[in-house]
Amino acid sequence: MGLIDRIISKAIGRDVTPGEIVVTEIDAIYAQDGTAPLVINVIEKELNADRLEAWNRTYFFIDHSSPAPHVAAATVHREMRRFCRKFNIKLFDVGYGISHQVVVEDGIVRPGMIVIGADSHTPTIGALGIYALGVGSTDAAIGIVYGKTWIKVPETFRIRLIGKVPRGVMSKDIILSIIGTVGSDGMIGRAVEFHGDTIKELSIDARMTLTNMCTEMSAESAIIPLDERAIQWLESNGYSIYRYVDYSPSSKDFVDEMDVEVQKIGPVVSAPPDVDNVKSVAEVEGIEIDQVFIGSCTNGRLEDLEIAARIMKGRKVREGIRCIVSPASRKIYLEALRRGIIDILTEANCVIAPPTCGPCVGAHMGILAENEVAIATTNRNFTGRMGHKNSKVYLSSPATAAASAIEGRITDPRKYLS
Ligand SMILES: CC(C)[C@H](C(=O)O)[C@@H](O)C(=O)O
Ligand code: SF4
Repeated sequence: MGLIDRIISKAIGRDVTPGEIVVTEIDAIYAQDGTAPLVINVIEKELNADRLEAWNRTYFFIDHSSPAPHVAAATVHREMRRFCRKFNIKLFDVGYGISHQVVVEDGIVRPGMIVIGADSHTPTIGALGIYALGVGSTDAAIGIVYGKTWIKVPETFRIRLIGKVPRGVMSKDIILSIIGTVGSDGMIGRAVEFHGDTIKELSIDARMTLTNMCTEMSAESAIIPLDERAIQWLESNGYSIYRYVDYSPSSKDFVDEMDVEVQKIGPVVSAPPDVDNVKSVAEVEGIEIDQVFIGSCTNGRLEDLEIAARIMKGRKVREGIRCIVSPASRKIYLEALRRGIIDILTEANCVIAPPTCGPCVGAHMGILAENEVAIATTNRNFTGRMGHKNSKVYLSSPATAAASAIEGRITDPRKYLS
């Protein structure tokens, strides 16, 4: 049994078996403005609920089309505010941040919890030893009304990261390389559990990029067991452990496993239109771009902005190219201001957007026109993701994105990092 199955077992008070369906209490639930209208509709119109069992464990986020780019979004936001007021639900309004980032940095979710989110990238928070599941709006609504959810207990696949992370390589390059190997459907029905000596080199920021992108190999969920570094992070933030299970894993806990030699990985991109179309930067170097986006729940954290600033310091975004930077939360934005990161990026002619999903999901603040090409630190590059159906998105690390912004074409970041 992997860590997730052990967390589920502890929550329901008996050992579970992969494949079985169980019903469990949920520790936290969240939804965002892309899914909340459906959630609200199920609760108010279909279930006719006037009491929400999990109202005080529920969190709503206005992060997708935020601030509202058109009347339809503004109307959704107004509905969400009304609903949250009516049921006394905590709402994170425009500018607070992207859900997956905020629930972690505000200590809403803690190790050992079972969390559902009406967003496919909810497993991002598994980086802190949490069992997180992305669910549809109906399951989210039922969770909010009854405080419970159903779970199909997953099989667990172990990924062991071995060795030192080379210069200029980020956890994004590691996870894109893995997706290139296993494929976008490589983990259907499975949860991914990360192990290996590389993990201790990775900050919580970097770990969240790993778990975030497991959704793109169709994993049900993803988790990283707590280690000393994670515990230190929790302590320094004043957050406690909730219902965590310590264990020493062996091969028999997993349905299968793979070892990844991190020293062999260099900067890579996912070339459009598939996330698993992974190529080394060398193979695509020189491809001209129109836009760069640094942000999202994948790579909009402090460490990501910091490396971009290191590369762009004293340099300028290439004439004719736009580089949009959106910190994933207000806290990150403020810290980036304090550290002078925002100054450096603005002096380099980057456009600083508020914390928002906007460009990542093609909602606003950087939509691509026909035939335009972008490099983005996000997690999806399928046709039309960031705008016109004939636009293209290359996915990369923030370092590669920043180096590419300076040159106006896809560029190896190692050139700018001594
Ligand atoms: C809008 C929402 C349902 C969607 C998701 O669940 O992933 C979005 O966040 C995305 O990244 O495409
Ligand atoms: S930043 Fe992108 S991937 Fe993340 S939740 Fe928002 S739209 Fe989805």
